[in-house]
Order: sequence, then structure tokens, then C-alpha cells
Amino acid sequence: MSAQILDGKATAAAIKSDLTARVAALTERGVTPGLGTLLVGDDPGSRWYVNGKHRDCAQVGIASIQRELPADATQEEIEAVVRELNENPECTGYIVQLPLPKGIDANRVLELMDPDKDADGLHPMSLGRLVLGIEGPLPCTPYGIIQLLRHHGVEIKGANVVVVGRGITIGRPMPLVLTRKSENATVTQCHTGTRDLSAHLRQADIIVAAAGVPHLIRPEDVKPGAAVLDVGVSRDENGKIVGDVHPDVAEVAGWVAPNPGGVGPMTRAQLLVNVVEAAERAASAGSAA
Ligand SMILES: Nc1nc2c(c(=O)[nH]1)N[C@@H](CN(C=O)c1ccc(C(=O)N[C@@H](CCC(=O)O)C(=O)O)cc1)CN2
Repeated sequence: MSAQILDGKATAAAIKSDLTARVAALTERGVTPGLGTLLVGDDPGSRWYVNGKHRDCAQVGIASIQRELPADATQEEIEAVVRELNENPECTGYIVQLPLPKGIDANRVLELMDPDKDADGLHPMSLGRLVLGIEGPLPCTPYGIIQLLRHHGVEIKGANVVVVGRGITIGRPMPLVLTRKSENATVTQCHTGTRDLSAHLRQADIIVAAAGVPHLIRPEDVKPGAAVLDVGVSRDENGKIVGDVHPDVAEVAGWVAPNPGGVGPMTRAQLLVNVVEAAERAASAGSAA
């Protein structure tokens, strides 16, 4: 048996095509959505992601505002750019590319952002809204995963989902999204303190692997027919991505999100969704006033 592919590239393309029409409608109403990015330092991976985000914006008609600081930028210099983006009327939503260089307090930076311009869904206010069930931007990778599963008809309701990892962009927020009433999954969160990871994994209908440990998930850990989403990014000596999921898992699983080509493109598409939805909310608030 070989697993079916959860095709993030094709799914993201369909989402972008829908967004193009919504951006055109906003522009006709006099609102041009603009995505701001702040990149600190010269990590080639982060630069690639940020450039990709601006390429996506150009494709759907969203304006781009790019800010960059060197790797030795101080906390104060970073916060000054955040304040400028908060005030900039052309920037309707923005992100601070993570991780920030060592020594920078990322939480302080995130807290300083205008929550109404949070395009990543990672501002404490957005995460609080998610906990309370109030509408707001959703974290891009977790919600991108939901959209990818839905698009391929993988049942989330009632599924046993194991999330491996507890990082800020995926592991922490993923269970919050999966346990909303609209998803209704049962979630187990595993991490470096988990005693018998394999025992948890073997019970899972859906596995989200975001540990950053190359080939952590092996075929013997996976229930036949399960959906396995590989979100781990490690690099080999040639800079090629090595995911958390061993390639032989495809012989056991029912569905596999490849890496690259699975969740990554969905993260980018969800970012655009957040920017457009924020602009739509602002346009409705403006016309009601
Ligand atoms: N502020 C944020 N920082 C980071 C986030 C985030 O959501 N917000 N997530 C990751 C990086 N990321 C987006 O920023 C991201 C990761 C991967 C991809 C992607 O399309 N990957 C490709 C492969 C790329 C390659 O070959 O290197 C794929 O999976 O097909 C897009 C965005 C951490 N930081």
C-alpha cells in the first residue's frame, strides 16, 4: 500500500485563486490590503520564507511592505520598526519572521504588535481569542493543516490526533485549533517529556509531526491508514530538508503530507487569508461607522 498525498501546493493554489477575487472586491471598495514583514538577520531559510510571502502577495494583489534589520539589531531597534508598522496605514497586517536572533525577547516584540494587524495569529490577544472562542486570526500552520485535511476529505471530527512538539508556531496552538467545536478532535500532545511516544502514535488517526527531529516517526509507529503530516524542518549537509517522518511511513499510512510540498505552502496561503480577512473586517467596520 502507498499513501495518498495531501497536496499542499495544489490546495494552496485553490485558496489563492479564491483570495484574488476577494482582494479585487476590497480594492473596488477603496481598501488595498498590505502585508508587512519584519526580517531580522540573515538566515537563508527565513529570507526564503519572507520572499515567498511577498511573491504570494503579488500573485493575489496584496501590497507588500518589507522591513529588514541586521542580525545584531537591538531590542529597541526591532521595537521601533514594530511601532512604525503599527502606525503605517498602508500596512493592514504584518508578521515578524521567527525565530528572532538569540538575546531578543520575542514575546515582548509580539506583545507590542497592534493585535488588529496580527497576520500570524500569534499575538497574545489572538491566542487568547482562540482559547475563548472569539473570532480572530488563526495561527497559519495549524489552520493550514486543518484546511489541507478538509480539502482532501480526511475526517477530523472525533479523530484521535497526536501532535508531536510544543513550539510557538505549530505545537502549542495546534491542539487549540483541533479542539474547537468546528473540528472536534481528541488531541494528545507529545513532547520531549513523553514517556512512550510510539505507544501514543500507534493510537493516532492523525499525526502532526513538528518536533524538528529527522525521521523521528517510523513505519512501526503508525496505525495503518492514518494521516501523517510532516512539519519538521531539519537540513542535511547539502541544505536539503529532512522531515520528522521517515519516507517508509508512506507504505503504512493512508495519507501523507510530504515535506516539502505539504504543509509549507498551506502556511503561506493561510497568512494571505488572515491578511484578507483583517482587511474585510476593517472595511466592514469603516462602512458601519
Ligand atoms: N512569523 C512566523 N515565523 C515562522 C512561521 C510562521 O508561521 N510565522 N513558520 C515557520 C516558517 N514559515 C513561515 O514563516 C514557512 C515554512 C515553510 C514554508 C514552505 O513553503 N516550505 C516549502 C519548502 C521550502 C524549502 O525548500 O526550504 C514546502 O514545505 O514546500 C513556508 C513558510 C517558522 N517561522
